[in-house]
Amino acid sequence: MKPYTKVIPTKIRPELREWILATASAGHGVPDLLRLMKESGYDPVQSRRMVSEVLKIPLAAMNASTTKPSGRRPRHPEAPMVAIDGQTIRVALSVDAPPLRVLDGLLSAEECTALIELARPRLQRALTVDSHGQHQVDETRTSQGMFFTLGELPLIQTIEKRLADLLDMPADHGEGLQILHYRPGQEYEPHFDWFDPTQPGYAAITAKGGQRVASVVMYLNTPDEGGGTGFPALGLTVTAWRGSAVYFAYESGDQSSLHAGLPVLRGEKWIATKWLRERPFQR
Ligand SMILES: O=C(O)CCC(=O)C(=O)O
Ligand SMILES: [Fe+2]
Repeated sequence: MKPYTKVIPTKIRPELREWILATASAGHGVPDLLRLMKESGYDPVQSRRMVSEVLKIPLAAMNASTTKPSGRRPRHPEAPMVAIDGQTIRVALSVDAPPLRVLDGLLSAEECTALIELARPRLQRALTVDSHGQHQVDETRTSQGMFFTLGELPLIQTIEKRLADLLDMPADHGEGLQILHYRPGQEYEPHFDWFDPTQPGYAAITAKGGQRVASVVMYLNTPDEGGGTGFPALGLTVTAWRGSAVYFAYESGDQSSLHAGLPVLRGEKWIATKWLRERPFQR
């Protein structure tokens, strides 16, 4: 019978350690390293442990980064524009990594106003998901928010259908639309929208719908000053402009999609956020 795998420190020859470091610095990712090691006759399980140790990547994160994406991925909208249902959505800015688009005219002024008025009576202090999968009040996120359930109202269905057509992702891959309201001084500190595979709650959070694969932050009003969405790794700030949106896609562990709701300096800020999952998600 096969004994349980004991966690013993892996002995790694200095030459191999150096080779792993050099190959990784030359731009080869973990899947490449593991393939090359396999070709040189190394045991795959041992190789994973050695690469994990040398590159200081937790094993769970390595597993997530090397499993083939099993779920669906959105289609990134292409410039100059996408026409959906008589609505012309302009692609005002494109970034390659992460795939990011600024979308002008995604929502009409009337839709923005209607969303705000529907959400206003239902606002609560915004929560974040902690490492155990529990929703928590979080000091890094001082805004107030609420969720619409999937397809809750005709307006919500219209917007969900538009996003589904725009991104070629079935509407049921979306989490319910979230509305957030920021007052002056309020912000959402830099964070990733993907769930961290090394956190203990990861399995629970992703049991339904799998990993998040993209976000669409839609601006429902234009703050008087501040309140854009910042992407520190890109040196990019997207202006919060009524009816516009920023779309960005990512894989688990991606660092380039770090982003923040920048402090509102004057006026207020309303957004609607749609998070897309790799598999159908129903709440
Ligand atoms: O407020 C923003 O601009 C960003 C919001 C955000 O990052 C989110 O809802 O996940
Ligand atoms: Fe976010």
